[in-house]
Amino acid sequence: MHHPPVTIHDKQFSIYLPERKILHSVEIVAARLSHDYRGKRPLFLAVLNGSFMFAADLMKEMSTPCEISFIRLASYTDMQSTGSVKEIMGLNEDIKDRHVVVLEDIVDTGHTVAALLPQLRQQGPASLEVATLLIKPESLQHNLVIKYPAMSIANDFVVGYGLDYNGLGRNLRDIYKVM
Ligand SMILES: O=P(O)(O)OC[C@H]1O[C@H](OP(=O)(O)OP(=O)(O)O)[C@H](O)[C@@H]1O
Ligand SMILES: Nc1nc2[nH]cnc2c(=O)[nH]1
Repeated sequence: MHHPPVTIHDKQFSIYLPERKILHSVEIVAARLSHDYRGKRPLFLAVLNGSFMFAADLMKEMSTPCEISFIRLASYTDMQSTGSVKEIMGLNEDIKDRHVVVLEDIVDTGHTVAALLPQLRQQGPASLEVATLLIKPESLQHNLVIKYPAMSIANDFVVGYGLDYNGLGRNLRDIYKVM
């Protein structure tokens, strides 16, 4: 299939990961999760907005009973310090003693997952792991164990399949990288 470059806002993007390759890697992660969480009724926590498409396709491939809920991180600057604090919003489930799997579209610097995991761990889940569609190993700035990465990519800015550039591009079926 031919994938011409796309223009989003001021930038041009070229095809990087076609849909069939994405869906194949999602199937593989779903098979691993289905195996590892059989009989454990895992609770997926998908981090909005970017993960919605990955979460939907992953759920369709799960062959063991599982639940899903959507959370997001509110980012605000703590006036007392220079660091930015990211608080979880929308977590209505009691995750105590649950097998929790965080779903991300991308782990880039790792700041988001590094902020999220301690807050979830505090609530006493039986286990806590991360599944991500994409990871940029060269960009990672935290010592994180990402047990279920679907694909590793170079340090390029990507859009599509849920990922946006200033709000646009999430609807693309394929993933593109900036030219
Ligand atoms: O590893 P990091 O460097 O923290 O980057 C990864 C995060 O960045 C994106 O979220 P964004 O804040 O753009 O929100 P969105 O999902 O609503 O697009 C993405 O969905 C991850 O959550
Ligand atoms: N769209 C998009 N969002 C990101 N958030 C962190 N890294 C990326 C990226 O490469 N693309």
